[in-house]
Amino acid sequence: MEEGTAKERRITGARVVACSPGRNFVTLVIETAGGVTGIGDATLNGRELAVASYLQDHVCPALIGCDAGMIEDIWQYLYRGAYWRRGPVTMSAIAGVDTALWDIKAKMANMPLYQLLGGRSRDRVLVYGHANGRDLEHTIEEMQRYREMGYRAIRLQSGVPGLQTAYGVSKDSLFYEPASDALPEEQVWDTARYLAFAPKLFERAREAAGPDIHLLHDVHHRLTPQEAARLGKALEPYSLFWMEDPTPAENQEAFRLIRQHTTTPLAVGEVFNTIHDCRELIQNQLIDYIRTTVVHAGGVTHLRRIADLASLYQVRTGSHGATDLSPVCMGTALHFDTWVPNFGIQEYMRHTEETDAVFPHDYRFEEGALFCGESPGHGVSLDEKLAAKYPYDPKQLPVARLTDGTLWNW
Ligand SMILES: O=C(O)C(=O)C[C@H](O)[C@H](O)CO
Ligand SMILES: [Mg+2]
Repeated sequence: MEEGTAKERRITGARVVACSPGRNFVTLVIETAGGVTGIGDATLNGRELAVASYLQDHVCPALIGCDAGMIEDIWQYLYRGAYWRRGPVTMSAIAGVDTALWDIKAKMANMPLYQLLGGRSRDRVLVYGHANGRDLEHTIEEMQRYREMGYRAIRLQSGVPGLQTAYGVSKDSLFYEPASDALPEEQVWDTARYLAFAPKLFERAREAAGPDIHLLHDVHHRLTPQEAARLGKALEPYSLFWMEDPTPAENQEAFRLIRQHTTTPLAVGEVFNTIHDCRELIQNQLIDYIRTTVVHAGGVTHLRRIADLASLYQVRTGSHGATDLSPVCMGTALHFDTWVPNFGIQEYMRHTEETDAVFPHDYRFEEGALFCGESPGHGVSLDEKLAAKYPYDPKQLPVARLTDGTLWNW
């Protein structure tokens, strides 16, 4: 049975809302003749207006008159039909459309999205928090704060002695926001100092947390494969849940070297857009967790393909969930996580109160897990009146340079 009549499902409006309630978000709103509206996240941190224009100028006009129920066909139309396939801008735009259409379909079926995907595989979604501090002891204090909040899995990021900045360390420790200036801030990176420090952090953390807390760490693409192999080996005694993005992954083969040297689990994929970015990593079992998300990897339709491929190789999901992925993405991800059989963990960086007010949602955090709600659709809406009070505010991610000025991976 199709939800609604063909007449009711006709798309009558598609528009982009860019707003900045504490940080920038791009949201696509799709309206149907039957009065059901769906929304999708299309935020690409630091490149928001490129996606907004892609949608507004090239995609929205083509959606008018389409049947909102034909999610797969619309996905293929946008992917194949553009001729220029893949890439973060294209795939975030497709994700915005795809998410809004799943929202509409689930609302028309009067079901929470996870029911439409195949129903529950679990009753809660294990999440990890992002504890960070200016130095080792401050990071341990923050880790304890996260434990008190109920988290069972905690990613630790710390300032490194001798370096002014390190990835993942915020000015306000609970809300991490790296996109701070209209032009990229320049930061200095020193691999040797980091490699000398990171194992000490996790030795101390494991001692303080005991064996029952999952500890994670994000290397944020900053090592060479050989350096990553060394770090993975040095961290083995502290049993990490994962080491994330140890080296850039354009060359998927690079992970073979890391894999051959360490049993520390590896997680990759927050910057991936399609199944082709991770196909070799998965098929050669070079990673343990795939971090692709709803918003940057073509929406629910494409993420499901990636998860299904991963499941054949016992690779589990561990979707990106930083603050630059809007509550619309988080709500949708939680329905996906509730369904997906090979779920591993979900990142959960909290949004600010301002953001949450613009995107009312029915997911909630309790005892280290997130629970998606039971309302029809993905359970997240957009308060457009409130959003209008927060106009788009240009901000870009920082860049990193080595101590001699060489541009490095931020
Ligand atoms: O949350 C993470 O794992 C990140 O690496 C966050 C990224 O730096 C952030 O989403 C970039 O916009
Ligand atoms: Mg990361």
